[in-house]
Amino acid sequence: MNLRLNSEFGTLKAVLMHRPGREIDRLTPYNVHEFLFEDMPYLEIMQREHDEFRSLIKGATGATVYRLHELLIEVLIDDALLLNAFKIALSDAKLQHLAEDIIVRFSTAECANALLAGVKVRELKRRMNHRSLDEMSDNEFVISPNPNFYFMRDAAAVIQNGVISCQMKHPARRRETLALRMIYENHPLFKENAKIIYPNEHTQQRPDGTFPCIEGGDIIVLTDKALAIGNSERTDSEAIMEVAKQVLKNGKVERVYEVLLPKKRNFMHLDTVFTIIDENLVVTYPDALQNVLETRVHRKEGVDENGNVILSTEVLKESLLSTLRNEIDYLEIIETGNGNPEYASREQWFDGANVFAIGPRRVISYNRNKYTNRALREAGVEVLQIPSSELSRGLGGPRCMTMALDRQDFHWTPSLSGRY
Ligand SMILES: NC(=[NH2+])NCCC[C@H](N)C(=O)O
Repeated sequence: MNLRLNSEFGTLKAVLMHRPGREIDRLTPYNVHEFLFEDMPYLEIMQREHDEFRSLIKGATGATVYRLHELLIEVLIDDALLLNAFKIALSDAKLQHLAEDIIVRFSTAECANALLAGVKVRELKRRMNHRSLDEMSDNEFVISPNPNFYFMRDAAAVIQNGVISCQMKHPARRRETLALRMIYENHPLFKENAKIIYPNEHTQQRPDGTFPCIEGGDIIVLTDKALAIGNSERTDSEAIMEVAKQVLKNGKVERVYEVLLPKKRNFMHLDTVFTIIDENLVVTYPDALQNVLETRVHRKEGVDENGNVILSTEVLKESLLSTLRNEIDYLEIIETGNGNPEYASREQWFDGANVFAIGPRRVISYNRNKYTNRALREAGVEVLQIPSSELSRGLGGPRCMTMALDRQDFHWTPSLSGRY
């Protein structure tokens, strides 16, 4: 697999997804917010909705849909990887020393489930005894769950020249990155081609050992020559600059836009604000076009004596709309809510702008976003709908739930490339 993408809408060839599982049933009214949910989804319905999404992708494109759970089992067969994954997962509860005792008792599939859905003290006590467990309450997590894993977009991103291994802002999502990285680096399907461009040997670690944060939802391949990254609640400027240096290195990508988003929940990621669904077509939340008034453009100025890219940065004090129009000529904008302000905000909240492009002007969208879907159809877009009453409760949409791995290389129309 190529693991490089020159567009967000070339016909889809391969995608990675995660069918929500038992980790969702770990949510309670007391922990939903800590786990970045708005509510507790009804798992069985959610799974049905997700199954429909997956079948639709396969049926409409013939693309291969890889399942995280299966890939995880395939890499955990390696004892050293398994042990390491458990030591890390147990470290929050300071129980790393139990890792070996646990994995000898569990099948590989149980290990994968434990890493995804977490393990409580009382569940582990059924399988083994240990002094450290007696000191804890039965309801505590020995391994915490990953209920956001179905938002496959965020923990890694494939862009023009490689893979970004994302560094998540919230502790509740940090283990997602480790699991994905383990898959990219070790699974035979990926390991030959996964060129991880961030973090790299130049990335400065913070005193607590973490790297500057960047999340996949903030990363959008705008054109073959331009990448947009949101500087958001979740993504730090330092990470954007580091990614920019790597992406601009070989000269094929010429501009990295750092889009300054308001640090608010409904602007959580750049892809909650807009997505691009053809060379000259974006769908966006109209308020964002007014609220985003500064964008930085990073370009390659030269290289230093060690071969590292030196960036030049231009600050654009203009709306996101003007920036996009300057990058893409004859750009058409579709607004969430189809011009109605109440529906614009309601539908943006439920990720109306977060459609998943399976081909140029072919998207998968939540059925609840009626007005946005109508606007898309009026613009000649093929809109395939999926049910959304439970999937939407985690505050993410179809794009968030997919990590595109491979698309047909897109042939760009020269007359549409803008002034930049
Ligand atoms: N790409 C996205 N917009 N992802 C949405 C992620 C939602 C998730 N509950 C979080 O807060 O992290």
